[in-house]
Amino acid sequence: MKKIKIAVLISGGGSNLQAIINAIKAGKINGEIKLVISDKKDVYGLERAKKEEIHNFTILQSDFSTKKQWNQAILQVLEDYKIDLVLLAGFMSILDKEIVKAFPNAIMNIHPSLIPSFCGKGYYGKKVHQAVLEYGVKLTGVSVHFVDEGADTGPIILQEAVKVKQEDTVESLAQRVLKVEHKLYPKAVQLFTQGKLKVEGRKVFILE
Ligand SMILES: Nc1nc2c(c(=O)[nH]1)N[C@@H](CN(C=O)c1ccc(C(=O)N[C@@H](CCC(=O)O)C(=O)O)cc1)CN2
Ligand SMILES: NCC(=O)N[C@@H]1O[C@H](COP(=O)([O-])[O-])[C@@H](O)[C@H]1O
Repeated sequence: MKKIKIAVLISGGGSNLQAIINAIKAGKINGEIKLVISDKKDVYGLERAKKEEIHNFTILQSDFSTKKQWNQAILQVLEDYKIDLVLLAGFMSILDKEIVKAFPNAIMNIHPSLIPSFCGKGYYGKKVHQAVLEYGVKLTGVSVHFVDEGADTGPIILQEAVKVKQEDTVESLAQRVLKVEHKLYPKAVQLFTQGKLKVEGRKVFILE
């Protein structure tokens, strides 16, 4: 079966990128990461890509006059590489509608909370876990969703809950949530490559 062409967009350490790399190596995903794009310079995620000899680009918003031109630059690379599936993995910029429309239900994102809680503009990275601890919820978790024009508003593919412990710090909670992310994201990608994800409006049905 033809391997899907995957691009991964990062902004930092790339632990979710590594989880996808590892899952492909383990034969769990029928795909190939053709491209890694970072919107930040010198992040460790780029080192992970280089180690695997994956083509990688740093595309900085500061190099463009407008955010629209920056989005266009990203879209151009994705089209040049004939990408089938875009994975946002610790990616911290909101993509505009041009990119979203170019890849209908073919851009995924992973978010470290149970959407629709603790998500949207301003909720990223450790800020999410900080808000979770400050609110005092007993359950948080991980959400994998298709990307639409809003921030974390796209149809939800998979979710898994993570208990919040009384003694948790942002760091301890982040580490426990990351472990679930590294399991859930590859599972969502695998379902996509198997053609088992059917989107109807806001709902994602997983076909047996
Ligand atoms: N069109 C979309 N683009 C992106 C989505 C999405 O759902 N739709 N998800 C985000 C990832 N994300 C949460 O999962 C997220 C990332 C960043 C922000 C945010 O508020 N960012 C700040 C800037 C932060 C920075 O540049 O360091 C902002 O936009 O002011 C919220 C949610 C990826 N893209
Ligand atoms: N809103 C997006 C967001 O907060 N993404 C989060 O950034 C962290 C670092 O990812 P990484 O280790 O894969 O770079 C991960 O927890 C990911 O869920």
